[in-house]
Amino acid sequence: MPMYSILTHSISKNYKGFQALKNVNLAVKPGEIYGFIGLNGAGKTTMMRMLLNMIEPSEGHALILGQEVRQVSPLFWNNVGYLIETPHSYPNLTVAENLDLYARLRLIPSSVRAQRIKDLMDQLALTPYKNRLVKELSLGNNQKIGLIKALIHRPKILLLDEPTNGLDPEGLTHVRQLLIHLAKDEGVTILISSHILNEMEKMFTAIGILHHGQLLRQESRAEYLKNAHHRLLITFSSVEEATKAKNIYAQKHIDWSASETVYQLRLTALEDLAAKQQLLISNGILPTEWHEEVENMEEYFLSVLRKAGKK
Ligand SMILES: Nc1ncnc2c1ncn2[C@@H]1O[C@H](COP(=O)(O)OP(=O)(O)OP(=O)(O)O)[C@@H](O)[C@H]1O
Repeated sequence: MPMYSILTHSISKNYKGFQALKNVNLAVKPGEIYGFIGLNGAGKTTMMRMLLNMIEPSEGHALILGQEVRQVSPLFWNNVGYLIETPHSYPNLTVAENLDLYARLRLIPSSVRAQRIKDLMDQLALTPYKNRLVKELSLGNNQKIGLIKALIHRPKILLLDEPTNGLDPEGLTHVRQLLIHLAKDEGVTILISSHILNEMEKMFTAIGILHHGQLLRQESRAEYLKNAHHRLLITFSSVEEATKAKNIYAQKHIDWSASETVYQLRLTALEDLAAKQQLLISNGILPTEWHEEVENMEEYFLSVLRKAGKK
């Protein structure tokens, strides 16, 4: 088994003089949930299309499961499932008819077809809609059909471009649980793009940040947690205690910010933390709680873009 399930070497893509991707080196390990994030127009869909050999790179090349995507046989694509943009279904057929048809096209044996469709519909809470015409479905339920189509043949690699579009909180949870199960228990490699970063944060094992066609960051969850900004949230028992603490920190030129409630302070630089804690204690201030926070993915993403903008 190759070390990387998805690997690209200096991929660039030009659209009539516009460079949509610039020397992108993606490296996605087996069983990873790789969050591929970037602003609108960053190049995420372009990259996924290239991985699926739907479009050609201007330069560079891509490998899936160690094989050049431009040279694989049609059968190879049974290893891959994808959901890119709005999925197409037959509007005048029911959900169950659409899925059955699709499973037949994927040559899934009749002995397992019905059970597999049922399991996936149950996992995504689509079963109550199985006899509804697709043209009557909501965006979220259409998206679930798209996901089932991507999964029905049990691929080793999943490429999902904004699969959570239009899903309600329950749908988001079902999709997340399913993807985590596939990656963790079945070893499926998942490349997923989404603008819902708090959702991504709950499942990613690695991230790639794409900006104007360039991969600014590519890191594991552990590296992300190390690189993300850490803060200390200090909670006091009264406004007076909090005000005293503010003054003490201000005199010592220690950065702080008041939080949502007047009882809390945030310290941004965590160096020399013990000394900062001792400073309050020696002044008779005993906070009720010291709590370390890590900036969330949205804050992290925006700070990476800001840093890139300053270069
Ligand atoms: N066929 C095309 N011809 C010309 N330009 C294109 C074509 N396809 C995409 N682009 C441009 O390439 C850039 C990258 O587009 P892409 O759809 O890959 O971005 P994205 O990161 O998926 O964005 P979003 O988050 O909005 O889906 C955009 O500026 C887009 O306008």
